Amino acid sequence: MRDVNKVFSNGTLALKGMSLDVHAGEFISLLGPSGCGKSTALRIIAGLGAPSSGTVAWPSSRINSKGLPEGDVGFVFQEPTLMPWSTVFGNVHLPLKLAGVSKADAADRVMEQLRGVGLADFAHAYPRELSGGMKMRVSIARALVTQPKLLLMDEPFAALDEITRQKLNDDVLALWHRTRVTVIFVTHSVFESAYLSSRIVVMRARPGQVYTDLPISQPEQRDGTYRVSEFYRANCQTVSDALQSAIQSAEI
Ligand SMILES: Nc1ncnc2c1ncn2[C@@H]1O[C@H](COP(=O)(O)OP(=O)(O)OP(=O)(O)O)[C@@H](O)[C@H]1O
Repeated sequence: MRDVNKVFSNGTLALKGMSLDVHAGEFISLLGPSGCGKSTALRIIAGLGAPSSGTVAWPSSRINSKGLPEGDVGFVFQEPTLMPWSTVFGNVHLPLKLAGVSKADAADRVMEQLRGVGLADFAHAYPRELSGGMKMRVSIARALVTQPKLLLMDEPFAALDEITRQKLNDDVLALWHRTRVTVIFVTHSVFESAYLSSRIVVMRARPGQVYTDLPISQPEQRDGTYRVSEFYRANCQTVSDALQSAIQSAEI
């Protein structure tokens, strides 16, 4: 993103001069107070909203008519947004169906993603039969079924209980290690961002912009032991200090 400004039709300046370079294989968290423009930035990257000025540039040669790399972006929203009338298989098949791939031809890819999120045995279940965490796993499988290079996640676990959230954090890390997909993850949580990220972009509000960009050094193996380690505590402290300072810097 280069010098991106976003002004909504009601006059709200949601982003001011936001620039961000994202490198292949990174796990970036966008962290900041409510209203600092995290979701707006993510939606602009996804092509779900246009910048008022500035540019979003892609290295890919497969740019479509909307200026986005074809099939290279997956999006996971805070709500799982599953079709209640369709099975788990049908929901994960959807992006391929929209791309014209039949159920039979898509079966292997759908099942591979369901195995990846531990839901292969639930392919024929309906969303109403699943827990909140399982629904979110289906949503992640659906985002990955087109094998995107970039996975955008907008507070995907905010509505889940702490235990499920920690489990899904571990699952997303395992998935990131396995696929090496580039992830941009929006969160309000210092602890979640410090656990997951290779880099944390702290944003400030009024106007929404990047406040600071923190590389996070992480052990390869992150688990329950890491969660109670001094290393993790120190990372949380660094991130928390940066967030506090971003909040204090906001123009009142
Ligand atoms: N469609 C819209 N029309 C007008 N204003 C909007 C619109 N969407 C967002 N905004 C405003 O733009 C600013 C940034 O909103 P955004 O949702 O991107 O922030 P956020 O950091 O993701 O917030 P939260 O953490 O609470 O989800 C806010 O002031 C919000 O009220």
